[in-house]
Amino acid sequence: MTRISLRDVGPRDGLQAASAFLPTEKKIEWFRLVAAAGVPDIEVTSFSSPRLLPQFADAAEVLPAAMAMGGFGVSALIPNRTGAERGFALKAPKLNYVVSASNAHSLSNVGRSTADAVAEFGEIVRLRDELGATTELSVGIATSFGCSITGRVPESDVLRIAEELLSLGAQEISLADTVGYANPRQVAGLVKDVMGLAGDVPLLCHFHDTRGLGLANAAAAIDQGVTRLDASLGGLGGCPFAPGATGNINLEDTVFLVHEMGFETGIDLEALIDVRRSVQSWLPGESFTGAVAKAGLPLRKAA
Ligand SMILES: CC(C)(COP(=O)([O-])OP(=O)([O-])OC[C@H]1O[C@@H](n2cnc3c(N)ncnc32)[C@H](O)[C@@H]1OP(=O)([O-])[O-])[C@@H](O)C(=O)NCCC(=O)NCCSC(=O)C[C@@](C)(O)CC(=O)[O-]
Repeated sequence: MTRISLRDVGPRDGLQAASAFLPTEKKIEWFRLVAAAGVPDIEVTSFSSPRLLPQFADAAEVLPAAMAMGGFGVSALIPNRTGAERGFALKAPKLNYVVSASNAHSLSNVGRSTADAVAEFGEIVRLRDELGATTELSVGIATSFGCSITGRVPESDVLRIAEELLSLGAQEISLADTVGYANPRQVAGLVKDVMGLAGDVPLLCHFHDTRGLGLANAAAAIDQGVTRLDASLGGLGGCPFAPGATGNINLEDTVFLVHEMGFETGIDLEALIDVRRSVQSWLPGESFTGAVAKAGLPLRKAA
């Protein structure tokens, strides 16, 4: 059976929008619990500016703790070269760099143009190679399906950016719907075209459920052959530098979708729903989404 690999981005995308600091030991407990439920990958932190995102002031403690736990793939977000340097110094196995297809979102998010952000990825690849580091470098193309500052983002822009990043050495491309503008037909078209460019380089999809189409978009991506998806425990998330951004597709509902479509994830959904209850109790100020946790699993009668 084909496996769809799901990554919990809650500890990064979810927490970057959270109003209170989640203590480091709780973050580590989160990893332990979701990994025990079978989640194969976790984006554990962000090497961003602690002034802008104080939630990740403990990134230098969180990443090594996650790496020492083992049993799941560890990655962290980097917004710039300084973030990459911090990740390389800690021997991060995988770093996720962000480039926004929308120039306006790029300026708001990382304080530099899309073209400069693409060029900086080339510097990061060179630095990694000079250091002899083995860190895998992935790039997420934010606002791939539209931007809440400028509106439509032409598909040709996303394809050109993907081509540039691939030629600079991206080892994974992620298409991100930062503000929930995508629809399933758009997803199918862009995924097909980016896969055509990427060849053997894997494609990941990262959807937000801002307008209720997140799971439909995930299904469309899977139908095109995507086997890597981001989702967030309890549907937490949202880029603080994109107006109107809200949570990622909910991890528990995504597991349900993937299993119902006949794929495996290696995740025990009931155990994951228990984990969600624990994490929710640590973040009383946050609103958790998700249909399966509320409705329960369907009754399975013997044939
Ligand atoms: C990009 C910066 C850092 C530029 O921030 P800046 O202030 O322009 O940086 P700077 O280069 O001018 O440096 C200013 C100071 O910050 C320090 N600095 C500089 N960089 C770092 C760093 N990485 N880590 C720690 N410190 C840093 C730097 O060393 C310096 O320190 P000083 O000399 O004053 O003491 C800032 O704008 C930033 O952190 N932005 C946050 C971006 C972000 O994390 N956004 C959310 C994630 S993206 C997202 O959510 C989308 C995604 C991925 O989920 C997919 C989707 O849905 O679309």
